Amino acid sequence: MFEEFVLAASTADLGEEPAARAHADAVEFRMDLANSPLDQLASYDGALPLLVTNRASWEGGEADGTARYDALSTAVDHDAVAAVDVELAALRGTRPDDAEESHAVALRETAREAGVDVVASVHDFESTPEPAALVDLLADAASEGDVGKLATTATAPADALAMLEATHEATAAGHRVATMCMGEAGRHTRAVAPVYGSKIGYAPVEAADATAPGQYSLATLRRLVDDLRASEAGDPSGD
Ligand SMILES: O=C1C[C@@](O)(C(=O)O)C[C@@H](O)[C@@H]1O
Repeated sequence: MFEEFVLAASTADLGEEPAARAHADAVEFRMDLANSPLDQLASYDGALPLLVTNRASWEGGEADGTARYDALSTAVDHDAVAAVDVELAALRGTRPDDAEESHAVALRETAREAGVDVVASVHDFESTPEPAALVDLLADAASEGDVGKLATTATAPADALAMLEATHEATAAGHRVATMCMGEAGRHTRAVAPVYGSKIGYAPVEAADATAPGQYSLATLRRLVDDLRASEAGDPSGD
């Protein structure tokens, strides 16, 4: 699914899919933020493929305990689900709770059997490490999933630059990655990182429903990404 850039409408309400369709390539369904997520999935009949995320509370989400893996395993069996997000720390067993690793690895196996891509993700809600550390994280994440995703917090322009540099390096080294900086100082990376190889963008249908700090609205990110990638491909008018 991620050979080309995918713009995902990030939402806790699958009822938003018709509104997302004009601009998005996929829907990121934030199961941890949703009411009755499995019921929503069971009745989903939208056109856009789904990336399912059930973000752990220890990684900035609202899902507690390992029951979140059961919900994700049920979700990946759904025909509309094309990808599942699994935290790198869980896959690598670096969480204090050992049970995370076995659940995460089993979920990856279930996903692969179902032909569902795995996005191995890393989030840093405080800062942005140096470019070399970012490249290492991206290489680790890309080796654990079909895409390695890294979202860090930028508090200064140098942080955004570090993320763009790492995106370029990791992509040049052959890793499939998705990158972005959270926070105002990193906002533009959401539009620019795809120029350097980032394969996923996330945006809410309505700016007020952002699932992370600094997100553009879906229509805005679509326009920015398309304009920048068109000019990169040699069409400066963006038309
Ligand atoms: O991991 C990500 C990226 C994200 O945190 C962002 O910064 O856009 C938004 C989340 O919904 C998604 O799961």
